Formats: sequence, structure tokens, C-alpha cells
Amino acid sequence: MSEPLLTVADSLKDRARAALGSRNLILVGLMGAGKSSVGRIVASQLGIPFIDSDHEIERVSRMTIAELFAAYGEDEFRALETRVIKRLLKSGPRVVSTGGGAFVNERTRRHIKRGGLSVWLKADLDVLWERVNKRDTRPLLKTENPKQTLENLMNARYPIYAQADLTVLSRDVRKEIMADEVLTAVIEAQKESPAS
Ligand SMILES: Nc1ncnc2c1ncn2[C@@H]1O[C@H](COP(=O)(O)OP(=O)(O)OP(=O)(O)O)[C@@H](O)[C@H]1O
Ligand SMILES: O=C(O)C1=C[C@@H](O)[C@@H](O)[C@H](O)C1
Ligand SMILES: [Mg+2]
Repeated sequence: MSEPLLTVADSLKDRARAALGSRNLILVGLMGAGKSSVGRIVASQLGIPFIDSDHEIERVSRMTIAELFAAYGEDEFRALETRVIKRLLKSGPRVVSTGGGAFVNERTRRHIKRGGLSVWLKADLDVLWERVNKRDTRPLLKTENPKQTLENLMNARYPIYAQADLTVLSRDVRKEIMADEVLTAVIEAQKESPAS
């Protein structure tokens, strides 16, 4: 006889929570991949705190990301992002959703690799574009052809995101389903390398 659905769902959360242990779970990937929205659900499923590095940067600086880029430029923003992410990863377990460029920065990437289990939410261009073109708050996409810019970012960044510990395909299914797939990937990773 098959198990009742509730038990299966409960055991997914419990198994993922046990597999994660005291490590942080860090979501990386391009703008629109779903790091913030899926990360929040994953954290609530695991019963651990959720923090979004973009929100944390805005909180500590009391400026929006767009204002930070405009006032200080991208290099200063990256330096602040590195410091904030380093601090967020000092204790765990937490789910930390990062900004789209965080894992691309070498220093930040080093902190993420040391700081827990990283998951790349990988999406194709059309999925990302459908999501990001609804808002114009992203400074890097304020160009003449933002879709082309997004594609250029994909080409430059995907080989780097591929260094994450796990990859989950982000597509147009409910965010809860994406969250379950992240939990499943955490369990699978633990099976493959139980010592970690
Ligand atoms: N699985 C999904 N199905 C439909 N819409 C989604 C899905 N995941 C995310 N979205 C929507 O796409 C948009 C971008 O998602 P989100 O902000 O979570 O991405 P992000 O990876 O955090 O992007 P950024 O790097 O810009 O912070 C939001 O409007 C969100 O509601
Ligand atoms: O992809 C990027 O480089 C960025 C993504 C956003 O999350 C923000 O961190 C910022 O707009 C830069
Ligand atoms: Mg986000």
C-alpha cells in the first residue's frame, strides 16, 4: 500500500533537515531564477531562518540596490556584498538567498563555498526574461536591449554558477514544487557524500 501523502511530504522536510545538519544552504543563480521566493519557502519547510543578501544589504545601508549602484558604483556594491555574505554565513543553519552576481565574485564565492551547501537555480533565458521584464529595479538591466544583456550575463556566468555543489532546474512550475526539488537535491547530495 502507498504511504499517505502527508507522511511523504513530512519525511521530505525531515530528511532534508537532517541531511543539511548545521550547514547553511545558499541559493545562487541569475536574476529571476527564484532564489528569493523559493529560498523563503525552503527555509520555512526546513524550519530554519531565511535571509536574502540583497535585502540585508539594503537594510544595513539604508539604501536600495539601485541607489547603491548609482551612488557608489558596482565595485563598491560588490565589496559590501562580500562583507554581508561573509557575516551571514558565520553561523548556521540558515537559508541564504544571494544576489545574482554574488557567486560570480571570486571572494564572495570563496565564502559561499566554505559557508555551506550551494544550490544553483538554473533557468533558461525565456523563463528569466518573462520574470525580470516586469520590474525595472535591476541596475544591470538598464540597457538599450535588456534581454540581450541578460543573455550575455548567462553566457558569462553559467560556467561559474556550475561550480555550485548542486543544480536544480528552475522553470515555470509552482514555487512550492521548486522548493521540494531543492529539498530533494539536498537529500540526494547527502546520499552521495554522507561524510559532508
Ligand atoms: N517557479 C516560479 N514560477 C513563477 N514565478 C516565479 C517562480 N519563481 C520565481 N518567480 C517570480 O519571478 C520573479 C523573480 O523571482 P525572485 O525574486 O525570487 O528571483 P531572484 O533569483 O531572487 O532574483 P534577483 O537575483 O533579482 O534577486 C518574482 O516575481 C517571483 O514571484
Ligand atoms: O545579477 C546581478 O549582478 C545582480 C542581481 C541582483 O540580485 C542584485 O544583487 C544586483 O542588482 C546585482
Ligand atoms: Mg532575489
